[in-house]
Amino acid sequence: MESFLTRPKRKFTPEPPQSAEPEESTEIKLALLSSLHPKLDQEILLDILLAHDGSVSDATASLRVPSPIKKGRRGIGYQKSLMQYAAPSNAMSLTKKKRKPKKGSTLHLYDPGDVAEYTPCTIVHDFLPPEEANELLKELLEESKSYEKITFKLFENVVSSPHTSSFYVESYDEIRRQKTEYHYNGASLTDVRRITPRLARVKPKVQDAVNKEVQERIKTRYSGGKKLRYQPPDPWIPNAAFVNCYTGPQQNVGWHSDRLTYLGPRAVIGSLSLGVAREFRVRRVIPKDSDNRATEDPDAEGQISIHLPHNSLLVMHAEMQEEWKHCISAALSIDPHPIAGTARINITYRDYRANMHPRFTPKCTCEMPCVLLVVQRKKENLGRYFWMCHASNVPEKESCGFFRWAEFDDDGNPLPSKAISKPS
Ligand SMILES: O=C(O)CCC(=O)C(=O)O
Ligand SMILES: [Fe+2]
Repeated sequence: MESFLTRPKRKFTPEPPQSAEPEESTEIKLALLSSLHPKLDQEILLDILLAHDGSVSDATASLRVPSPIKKGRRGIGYQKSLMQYAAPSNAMSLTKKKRKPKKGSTLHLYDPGDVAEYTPCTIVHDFLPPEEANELLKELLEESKSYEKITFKLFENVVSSPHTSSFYVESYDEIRRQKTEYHYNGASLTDVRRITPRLARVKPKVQDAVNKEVQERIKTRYSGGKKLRYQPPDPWIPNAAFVNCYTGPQQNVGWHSDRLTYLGPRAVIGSLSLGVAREFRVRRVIPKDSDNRATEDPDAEGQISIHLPHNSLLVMHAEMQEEWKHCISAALSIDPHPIAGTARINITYRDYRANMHPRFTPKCTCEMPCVLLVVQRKKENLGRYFWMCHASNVPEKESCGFFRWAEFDDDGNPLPSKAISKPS
């Protein structure tokens, strides 16, 4: 959740080595643009951003003139499965012949089989007994009345995230630790709450379901039926939850990957949706050679839209944060939910790993714990993790330019890092 608020690096930030990647990616610019123009659809904003050679300020300037909304676009709809388009006699051929979304297009997925087939996620519909889901939704709608938008500074403007959120942990001690020891975008969280009784009751169910889905994924999808490199072999135990609230169709979250700083490599996230159905869009990050401009269009492989109805559990698997981006796109229309009206609540349960506590991770020259990032775009060093000064992402803060490759064992445990290498 936290990483969509990262901002473009300012001019005086030292460049990381050539082998790492720059921070000002298109999705970050898109997230910023979307924060400034929350009423506009992300696809339209992406077009405008690309038309202005990736300049957020030029794109923003052009938006002072109202832009036409594309006609004939689809809102959230209902469709059972892509399998319905296959003839019964050769139903399997559809799954065997994987259909990729094309450049600029969106493949809409509703069926759990399709989601597992086309994306690094699995989905469980009707996850909780209906009454339990409704009670949890009511509890969190009440809680969300006091959630706040995260505000941040962009150029000379103060902008806010286009939705509200809060963070829940298991004890008062943990609240204190979160407020004093952990950092998000260079600041401490101010709104950290004790897990509510209903969130606590649902947690073991999410834990069991996620662990089952992870085992199934490894068995059926990963090469040799073995976990991925850097994926922890031990069970996933959620100990924190971000709760997001989207009060209306225009509230959204821009393209991002979730930060791995406290979750470690190959993080798995369990995401429970309640209330209004919304589209969770995903797209693979396409690595490029340094001279390959053709793949700079982030939409080159198209997008996949996973439709998240009330009471569905989405598992983001170990390949998701490193290799894919996701967002909740603004909707043109929604079907009101009988309890939530136009609102959607989303809970992302996360496993904050003890060995990724900031006391164990490198500090930069400004004496702040670093952020953990991964090379996603450049083919050179693709998938390598690195630590960077947190201030690279914080406006009004000067980065010390700290950079160090992060080393992990095969199970994702951090290894003592070697020499500090400052970019030249
Ligand atoms: O609302 C959602 O389903 C996703 C939210 C999200 O991506 C996040 O909290 O990181
Ligand atoms: Fe996220």
